[in-house]
Amino acid sequence: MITLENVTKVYSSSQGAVTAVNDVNLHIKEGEIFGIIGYSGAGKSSLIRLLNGLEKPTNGRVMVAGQDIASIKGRELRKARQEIGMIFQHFNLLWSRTVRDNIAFPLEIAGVPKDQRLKRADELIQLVGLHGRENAYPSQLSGGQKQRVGIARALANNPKVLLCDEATSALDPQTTDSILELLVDINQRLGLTIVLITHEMHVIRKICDRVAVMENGKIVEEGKVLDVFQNPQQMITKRFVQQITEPEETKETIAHLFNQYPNGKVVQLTFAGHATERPLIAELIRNFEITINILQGKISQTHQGSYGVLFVHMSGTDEEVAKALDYIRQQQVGVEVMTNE
Ligand SMILES: Nc1ncnc2c1ncn2[C@@H]1O[C@H](COP(=O)(O)OP(=O)(O)OP(=O)(O)O)[C@@H](O)[C@H]1O
Repeated sequence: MITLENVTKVYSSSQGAVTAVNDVNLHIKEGEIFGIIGYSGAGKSSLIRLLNGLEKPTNGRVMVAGQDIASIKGRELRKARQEIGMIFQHFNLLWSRTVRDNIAFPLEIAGVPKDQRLKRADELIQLVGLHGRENAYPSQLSGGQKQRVGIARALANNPKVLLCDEATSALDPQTTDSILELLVDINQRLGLTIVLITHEMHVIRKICDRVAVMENGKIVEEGKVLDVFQNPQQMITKRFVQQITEPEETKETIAHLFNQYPNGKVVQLTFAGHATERPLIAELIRNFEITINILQGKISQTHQGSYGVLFVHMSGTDEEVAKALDYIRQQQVGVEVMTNE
């Protein structure tokens, strides 16, 4: 559905040239929810603007829904853009128009007759759960409701792709979850391909099938969400995964334990899929001459299954602890022996 080939975007500014997107190759499949995560300045917004033709690449090719977005112009580009809906962090609604008229606005631009566009707007109002609010103005809506209007408006022209630019960053956690659930619902009902950019791993965990990590204009890591969670390769990816798995106090707890128990090992275990449901600790205690103290644990749900992290303190003879660690590895559970640094 979307292919980027060797895409580079260089801006020229008063401070010189800035390479915002640096030789990016990406393939996003039809119907998937694809997340791009990165810190501020990584180049995410530039990348998303290249996808809807708001920016032209300095080099490379951008194909969206069968169209070479960078090389088309005028009427052809406007038509191609109708296949690409977009929602924004700050909603970008028209404040003087009602919910219904905001949603119907793209249809007005596309020259759809009034009765048809109002009918379509009412269908979309139902789809995004805004029934009863059609005559309200944006200022009378909550943040979550505003984003629902944004989503309905983005879907007005029946796009094939929905681009989400930090779409939940201005919302509280509960509202974020309800908007993410709506995006999954739309993805499943309409078969829409969704590309979202975010700096929050929670968003990726909750709804994405695959994720790309962006740093300094490059995609430094890419894969299925559960695989990336279980086995992050780059330092930056590990930091993003820690947003979910490792509460702030973990480091303090571990430092405290190193002082309290100079002997034994503090071990981080990571589980994915079915491994999260096994009685591993009971098996270890039963089969090896060791003691285990559970320090901290958490299981998170991703779009593709569970992912869990458990911090334990193990003590016993070096030989028994080594045997127990081998046993854990054989159960497809990740093992990392923590060091006191
Ligand atoms: N129009 C522009 N002109 C000059 N430089 C730009 C322009 N747009 C972005 N940049 C620069 O390109 C780099 C990437 O910016 P971009 O906005 O794409 O990153 P981002 O990951 O979306 O970050 P943020 O979430 O803060 O917007 C930054 O160094 C930024 O200053």
